[in-house]
Amino acid sequence: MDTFRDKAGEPIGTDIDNWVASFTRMESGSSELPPHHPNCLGCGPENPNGHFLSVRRDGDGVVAHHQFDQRHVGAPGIAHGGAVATVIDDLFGFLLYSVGELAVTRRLELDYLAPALLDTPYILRAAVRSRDGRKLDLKSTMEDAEGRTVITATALFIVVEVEHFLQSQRNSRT
Ligand SMILES: CCCCCCCCCCCCCC(=O)SCCNC(=O)CCNC(=O)[C@H](O)C(C)(C)COP(=O)(O)OP(=O)(O)OC[C@H]1O[C@@H](n2cnc3c(N)ncnc32)[C@H](O)[C@@H]1OP(=O)(O)O
Repeated sequence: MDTFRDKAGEPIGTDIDNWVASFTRMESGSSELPPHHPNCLGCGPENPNGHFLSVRRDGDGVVAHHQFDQRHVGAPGIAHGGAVATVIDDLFGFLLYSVGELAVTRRLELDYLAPALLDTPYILRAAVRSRDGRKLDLKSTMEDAEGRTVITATALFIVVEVEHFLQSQRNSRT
């Protein structure tokens, strides 16, 4: 496993070191993809306030089956738009296992074509549309069990170095 160093060549902090080192490019094999972090709001298995998103590879893209629940209510019976955006943003993050590089969301755009209902099964898909240098153009859809499209989304992710996360950790007040 590589040792990650900052731009000055110094060994990086243990938390980020372990976090980054836990990622490996996954070209093929097991279709089930690991969470980004145990406490990730989208997919972390240890975050009681999270979505517990479970994602697997699907051809060149990724797929997830998901239900929103009472923790995600916006209007009665309907998932909050921000909760839906959280899940889609996180789903996009799983594409990075195939890209094989770290990246972060620069722009996220959702079209809410119909209400995302609570306790209702949805299938979400995402794929990389194109890449231009550090810019990843991503797309996603969320469909109901009858195949009706409820959400379409696009995102611009920017490939970053480990230093991006080190800097953020240094600047964080937590
Ligand atoms: C190995 C596998 C790993 C897998 C797991 C990973 C874990 C990840 C977990 C994921 C969890 C889920 C995800 C999350 O929650 S990620 C967390 C939420 N996101 C962030 O915190 C990101 C905050 N933003 C930044 O830090 C900076 O802005 C970044 C680093 C993104 C870019 O700042 P930087 O200074 O470096 O870049 P730049 O400003 O020169 O811009 C770069 C390029 O982009 C072009 N541009 C900009 N805006 C737009 C626009 N709207 N339309 C079209 N183009 C646009 C721009 O012109 C330029 O193009 P070009 O001039 O180069 O051609």
